[in-house]
Amino acid sequence: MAAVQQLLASPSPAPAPVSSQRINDTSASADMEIDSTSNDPVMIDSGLMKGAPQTGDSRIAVIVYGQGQENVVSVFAEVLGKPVKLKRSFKDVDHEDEGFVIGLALQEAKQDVEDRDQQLLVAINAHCVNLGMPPDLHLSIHCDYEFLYTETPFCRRDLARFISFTLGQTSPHSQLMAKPRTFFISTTFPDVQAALPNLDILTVGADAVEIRVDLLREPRGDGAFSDIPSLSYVGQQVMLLRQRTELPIIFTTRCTKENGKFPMDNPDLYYEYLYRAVQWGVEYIDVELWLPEHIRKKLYEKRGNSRIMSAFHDFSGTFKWPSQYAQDVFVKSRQYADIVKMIAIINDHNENFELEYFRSKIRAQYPDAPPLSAVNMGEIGQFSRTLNTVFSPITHPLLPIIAAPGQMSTAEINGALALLGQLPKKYFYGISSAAARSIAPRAPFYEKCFNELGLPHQFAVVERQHNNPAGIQSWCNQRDFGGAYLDPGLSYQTILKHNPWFSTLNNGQGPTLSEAAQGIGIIDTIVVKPSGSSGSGSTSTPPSQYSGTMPPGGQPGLAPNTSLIFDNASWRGILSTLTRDLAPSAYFGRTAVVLALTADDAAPVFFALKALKMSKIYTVGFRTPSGLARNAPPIEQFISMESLQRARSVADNRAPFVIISALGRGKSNIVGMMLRVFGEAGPPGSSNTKKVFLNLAEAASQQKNDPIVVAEQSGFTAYDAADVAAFTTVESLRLLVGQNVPYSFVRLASGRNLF
Ligand SMILES: O=C1C[C@@](O)(C(=O)O)C[C@@H](O)[C@@H]1O
Repeated sequence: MAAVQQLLASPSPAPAPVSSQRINDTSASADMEIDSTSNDPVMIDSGLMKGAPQTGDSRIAVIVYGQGQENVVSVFAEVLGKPVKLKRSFKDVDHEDEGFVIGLALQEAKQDVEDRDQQLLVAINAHCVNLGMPPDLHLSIHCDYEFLYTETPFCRRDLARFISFTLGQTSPHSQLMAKPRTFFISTTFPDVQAALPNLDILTVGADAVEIRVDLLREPRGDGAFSDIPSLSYVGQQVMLLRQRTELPIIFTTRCTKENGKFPMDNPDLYYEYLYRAVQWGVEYIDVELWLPEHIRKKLYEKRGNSRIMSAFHDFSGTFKWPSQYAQDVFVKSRQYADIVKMIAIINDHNENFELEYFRSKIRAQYPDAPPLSAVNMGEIGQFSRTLNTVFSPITHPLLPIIAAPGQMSTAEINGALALLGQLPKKYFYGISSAAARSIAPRAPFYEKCFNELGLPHQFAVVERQHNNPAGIQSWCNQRDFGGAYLDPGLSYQTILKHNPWFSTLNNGQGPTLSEAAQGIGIIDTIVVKPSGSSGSGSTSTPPSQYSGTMPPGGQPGLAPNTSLIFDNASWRGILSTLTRDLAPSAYFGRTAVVLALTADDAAPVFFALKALKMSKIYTVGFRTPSGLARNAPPIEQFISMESLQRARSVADNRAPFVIISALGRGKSNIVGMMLRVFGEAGPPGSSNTKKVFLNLAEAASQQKNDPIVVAEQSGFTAYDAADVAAFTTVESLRLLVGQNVPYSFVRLASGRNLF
C-alpha cells in the first residue's frame, strides 16, 4: 500500500512505449505481487452463475445500413466492443474479418444477401424509422435479424439489449424460469404510445410485457384504421415498447376465435408476422396451436434465441381438464414449445381443482416437458389465476380493457393469496448503517413496492451501528421473519462470529449459501425459504434466551420448516449496470482496475467481472485473500510505478478497459489520477468503445475532483452508486419476495427518471 501511495503521490507520467518483449519478460514480474492462484484467463463457463452472460454466436456481425446511416455500424461495434470495417458485398467478408463488425450499404447488401455464407456471418438489417420509409422488404426477409431504431433519440440501451439477446450473450428465459413465479402483463392498447407514460407503474410485478398485435389499430389516414396493422407499423410499435422497458416482450397475434382480432383465413400471415418478431429480437413468440403443424414447426426451428409460447384457448364452455382431449392438447403443444399455455372457460368452481390435478399429473407424467402455464377464464376461473405459477397473465387498472375475462392484477392475485392464507404477513428488514442509508435510501421504495404489489408484508429499516455487526440475529430469529437486506453487506465470517444463532441452523451446519454468496463471501441478502422434505432442523431460540430488541409484532423463534439462505444481490447490480449500454462481449477477455480499501468492498465486483469473462484485474489499495482470488479472474496488485506503467502500455485489448472504485470521497484524487492515466484511447485498429468507469462509493457531487466528472473528461462512460443501487434493489426484491420491479420504476421512485 505504501508503494501505491508513493506512486500516487508522483506526477502523472506520460505514456511510455514499452516493447512487447518487455511485457512478456517474466523477470519484470519481480516487483509485482500476484494475488491470484492462477494466471490463466477465465474464459470458460464455470456453470457457477446461472443467467450470467454467455459467449453466444461468434459469427461475424454484418450490419446493413441505410443511406447516410453508416454511423449506426460504429455504434453496433462500440456496443459489441469490436473495431469496424466497411465492405462492398457479403462475399467480400472472409475469415480475416473475424473480430470485426462489418458495415455494408443497403444497395450493395441487396445484391448477394441470399447467397451469403451463413456459417461465417450473421446479417442484421439496421433500419432508421425516422426516414419515413418502411425497411427494404428483400432485406427484411433475408437478413437474420432486423434492428429498427430512431435517430433522435438514439436508444443505445435498446441496441445493447437487442444485440446481446439475438447473439445469445444473454438469456432472459433461463433466468425467468429459475424464478418460483412469473407474471406477464397483457397490454391492450391500440397504440403503444399511449402506454408509454405509465409503463413503469404498469409493469410493477410483471416479468414480461405482452404486445397484443391484433389489438393495435393503425390509422389509415382517412380517419379509419387498417383491418390488420401493417408489419412496418407493428415493427415501430415493438421498437417504441422496447425503448421504454427492459422487460422481455411477448409478441401475440391472437386470432378471432380465441378472443382476438387477427383473421384466421391465411395462416401464412401468422408466419410472416411471428417470424419477423423473431428477427426483431422479441424474446417470446406466442404461437397458436390451431396453426398448421408445418408453420409451428418452422417457427420453432427458426426461433433463434426467442422462445415459443404455444397458446391454446377454449371458449366453448365444454372443455374438461380431466379429458383425454386436454392431455392430447398438451402433448401436441409441447412438441414445438418452450412454454405451453392452456386457457379455458369453465362452468363450475370445481373445475379449478380439476385444473390443479391436471397440472400435477402433467408434471409427473412429462417431467422433461416445457413448463405449463394454465388458467381458467371468467370470474369462476379466477381462483386458478392465483395458483398458476408460470407466466400468469395479469392486467392493471390503468389499462383500457382487460385482455380476457377474469384477468386480475398482481395486487389482486397477491391479495387473494393473502386471504387464502397462502401469502402470510411477514416482516422484512433493511439492516443498514447510517452512512449507507444516506447514500441510497431504499426503505421508502420497499414500502411503495409492497403497496403497489398488494403484498401484506411489513417493512422496517433497522440501523446497525457502524463496526458492530452484532444483533442481526435478533431481526431474523422470529416467527414472522420474511427476509432482509444488509446495506452494506457483511462477510459470512463476521456475521457468524457476532451472531452465533445462525450457526445453529441446519442442524448446526449454519445457513445455506447461494453460489454467489459462496464465491463472494459477502452477504447482503437473507432469504427465507420453506424447507424441503429433508427438513432444515432450524433451531428456534426460546424467548428466555432471546437477546436483542424485539421487532414490533414479532414472536421469537424462526418458524418451523423454514431455512435461511445467505445471498448476494450486489454483484448482479454491478453486472446489470456494466451491461446497460454495452453487450457483455465488450468486456470479454479485457482487463479492469479495481480500487478499494478492503477486499470485502471489492468482492462483489470481482464476481461480476468474472461473469463478464474478464481476463485480469489490477487492484489498488488492498490485498486479495486467496479464497476470493479463486473465484475471480487472475489478479495483479499495483504496488509500484512499474506495474502501473506496464498495464498502461499494453498495446492491445489487454490495457485496462474498466475502472471500478469503491474509494470514498477523501480519496478522489487517487481515483482521478487512475482515470487520467488509463483514459487515453486505444491504438488504431482497436475498438472505439469508450472505457467504463463505475463509482461505487457515493453519488456524484458535482465537486471539482468528483471522479464522475473526471471520468467523463477523460473519455470514460461513467456510472455511479445510484445506478448499481437501483439494479441491486431490483435483484434483492426478486430474491426476497419473488417479484420483479423494473429498474426504471426504481429510478423513478427514487426521484430520477431514466427517460
Ligand atoms: O394467452 C393469453 C392469456 C389471456 O387470454 C388471459 O386469459 O389472461 C390474455 C391474453 O392476452 C394472453 O395472450
